[in-house]
Amino acid sequence: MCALCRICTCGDVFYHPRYPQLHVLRYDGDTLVGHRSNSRKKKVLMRVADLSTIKEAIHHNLIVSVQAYPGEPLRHPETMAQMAQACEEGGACAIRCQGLADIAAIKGRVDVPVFGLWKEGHDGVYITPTLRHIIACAHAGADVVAFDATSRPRPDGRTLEQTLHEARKQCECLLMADCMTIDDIRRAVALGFDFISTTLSHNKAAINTTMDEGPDIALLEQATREFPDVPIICEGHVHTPADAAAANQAGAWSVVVGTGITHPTSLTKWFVAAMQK
Ligand SMILES: CC(=O)N[C@H](C=O)[C@@H](O)[C@H](O)[C@H](O)COP(=O)(O)O
Repeated sequence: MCALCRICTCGDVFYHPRYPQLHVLRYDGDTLVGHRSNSRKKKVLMRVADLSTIKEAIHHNLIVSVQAYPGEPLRHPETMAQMAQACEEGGACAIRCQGLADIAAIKGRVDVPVFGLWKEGHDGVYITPTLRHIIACAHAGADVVAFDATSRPRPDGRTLEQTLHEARKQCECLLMADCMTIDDIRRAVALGFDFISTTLSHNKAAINTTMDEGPDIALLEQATREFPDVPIICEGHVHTPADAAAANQAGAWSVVVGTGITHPTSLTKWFVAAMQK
C-alpha cells in the first residue's frame, strides 16, 4: 500500500523532497511516476527539471505569474493553485508563483514547470532575498527559483556571486536572475544564470501600475541584441496581448504576465479608471 496516501497498492513508494505534493511511486533519474494526492490515477507525473527541457518548453511561450499580495482576498494557496490550473488550461507554458505554500500547492496541481520565489519585505532586495529563501523554494518544489540579481546589499550579507555559487552547490533546481538594469543582465549572463528576466526594471510594485504602463522593450531589445543565445525573459508590466506580442517580437525568450491575467483588483481598477476618463 502506498505509504503516503494509503489508497493504492502500487509497490515501492518514496518521498521526493522536491515534489512534496506528489505521491511518487517510481523515480528513474529523470521521470517521476505516481499520482497526485487527489487522484488514484497512476501516470508519468513529470520529467524532472533539466535546463534544455524547460528552455524548450517556454521558448516563445507565455509564463503566467500567479500571485496575491499580503492581506488580499485571494491570498490562499488553494486559490492560487486553482488559478494556476486555470492558466495552464488556457495555455500557460509555466507558472511563476510566490511563497512556499503556494509553490507546493501549485506544484501538486499543474504539469507545467513552476518558477518559484519567496518575497520578504518591500524595499531593497525582497525577491527571494537570501540563500536560505532559495533553498526553501527549491525544497517546496520549484523547478526554477527566481531571485533578485541586482548588486544591492543582500540581507544575509552574501554577494550575488556567493549566493549563486552556494545555490548551485546546495540545490538541484534551475536559477533565474530577476534584473533591473542592463548591467544586472550583463553580470547575470557572466555568472551563468539559467534564465534572466527584466522583472525589476520598472523599480516599483506591480500593483501600483496603470494599464498603459507597458513592458521595458528598450531594455529587452538591448539585452537580446547583446546576448542573442541567452534565454532573456520579458517580465513586468506586460498588461495586454499586444504587449506580449511586442515583447515576443523584440526577441524575448518567453514572456511573463502577472497582473494583467491574475490580479482582478488591478484589472477592475483599470476598467473603472477608463470609464472615468
Ligand atoms: C516587481 C515585482 O515585485 N514583481 C513581482 C515578481 O514576481 C510580481 O509582483 C509581478 O506581478 C511579476 O513580476 C509579473 O509582473 P506584472 O504583474 O507586471 O505582469
